[in-house]
Amino acid sequence: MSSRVWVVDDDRSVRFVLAAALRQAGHATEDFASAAEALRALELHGPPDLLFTDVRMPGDDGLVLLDRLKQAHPALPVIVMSAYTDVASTAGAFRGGAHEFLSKPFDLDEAVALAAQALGTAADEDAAEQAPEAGTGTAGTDALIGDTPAMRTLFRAIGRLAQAPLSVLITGETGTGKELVARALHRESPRAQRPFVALNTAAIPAELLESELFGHEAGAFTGAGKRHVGRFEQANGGTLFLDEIGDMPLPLQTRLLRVLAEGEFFRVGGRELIRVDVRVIAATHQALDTLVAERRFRADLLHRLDVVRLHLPPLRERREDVPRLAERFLAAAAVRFQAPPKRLSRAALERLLAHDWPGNVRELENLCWRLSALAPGESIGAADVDAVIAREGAGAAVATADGMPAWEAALAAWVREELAAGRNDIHARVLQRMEQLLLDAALEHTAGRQAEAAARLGLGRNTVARKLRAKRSRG
Ligand SMILES: Nc1ncnc2c1ncn2[C@@H]1O[C@H](COP(=O)(O)OP(=O)(O)OP(=O)(O)O)[C@@H](O)[C@H]1O
Repeated sequence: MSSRVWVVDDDRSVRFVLAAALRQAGHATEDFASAAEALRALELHGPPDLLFTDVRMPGDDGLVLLDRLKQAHPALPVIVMSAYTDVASTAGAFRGGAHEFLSKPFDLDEAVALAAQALGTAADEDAAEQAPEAGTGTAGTDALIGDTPAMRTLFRAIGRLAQAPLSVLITGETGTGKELVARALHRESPRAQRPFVALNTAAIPAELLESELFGHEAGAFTGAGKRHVGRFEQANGGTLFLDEIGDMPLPLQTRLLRVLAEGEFFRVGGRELIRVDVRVIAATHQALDTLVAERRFRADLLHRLDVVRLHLPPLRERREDVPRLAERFLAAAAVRFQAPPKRLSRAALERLLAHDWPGNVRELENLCWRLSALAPGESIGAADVDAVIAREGAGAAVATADGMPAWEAALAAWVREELAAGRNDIHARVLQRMEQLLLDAALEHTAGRQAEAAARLGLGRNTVARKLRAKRSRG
């Protein structure tokens, strides 16, 4: 028996082609130009077997329709279609109980295949759909930008996964947006009102990591003055984001695995058993499977963390996203600098599109900040981009064979020379010079704005003012 499939969309051409394709696949179709029309038909004829709906329509939008349908007919599969594939939209749809989210423009074969799949699984879907709750999705400044197929697929996955308390492993090169994805998963989840706690495993010395994660009691070890509540406890009820998980030392991996399995632990030096409810999201730029093969990462921990894997493609594989990302970053810089946003000339944009972006989105973001501060006019030219890229390259490309940045190697060589030459006061001279370089670079970057430079360096405003005064008095 053919299934009854309804298509709700205010765009006549979408209704026409989608209904035609579905009919060709053997379904009985009806189409409606608004949510109100569909709801009226629902009252008169009862529910169809499957419904496709657009989101943005005059009158009630598709998510309101979804909500009404799900209240009356929880088991009815609904496929939400939209030209706006951002995390807030996909998460809103899945939170409302959508079966699937279809990005417009879509491939008709894909839509028909989806219909077949939804109709096939509809019988298994029980009424225990998640209750719709207040939308927490925002298009704030930390919204993920991306319009390429890979990013749209990712947004759908985030929207769907945000509802499930599963462990997620986010992979991708440095600067591709892994932390932003973790934040989006949290923001769109039922845990959104509870804490999001991030810990970069690589940034914390191995010997402190355990107490950072699980906390410690006063006097647990030398230097443990007061009781310290660890990140796991801080994240209770919410999400713990473990960045660079591949850098976690093996003994700690064992402990983490146990805590994840049991949901409870003791603080370092503690006797009280602490129970927590934490969703763990881990991220890595390393190939964890290789680390497992090399016995540097526990296979069982990988399985525990890697229930679902989200991969972020490098920026060079989604260059189409460069213009919108650049526009966002230039706008953000303009707000910060309290100046009108600079615009990219066509030639400048071409330069950006041709660049390889080894540092991914973060590199683009830094570049836009530099361009905002350094490019002289309101329009950014190709030469401005070339100059900034050349400088970034000069700084980043040079490293010694063992990965030590060139400047560190040069500093070490210089210190050895000074020592060999019998000179003193090396520490004070280096610190003074370093400070000067930091201040100069930050002030250049912020076009002379001291408060901004202080914030970027992580220093207090008064500290920077004082250092500048001291520098001036030294001449
Ligand atoms: N799709 C995106 N849309 C908007 N901004 C983005 C996007 N991806 C990354 N960014 C921005 O780029 C910067 C780097 O992103 P993020 O810190 O999430 O990367 P990461 O992959 O976690 O990096 P690392 O591996 O170095 O920790 C951040 O400032 C983030 O806001």
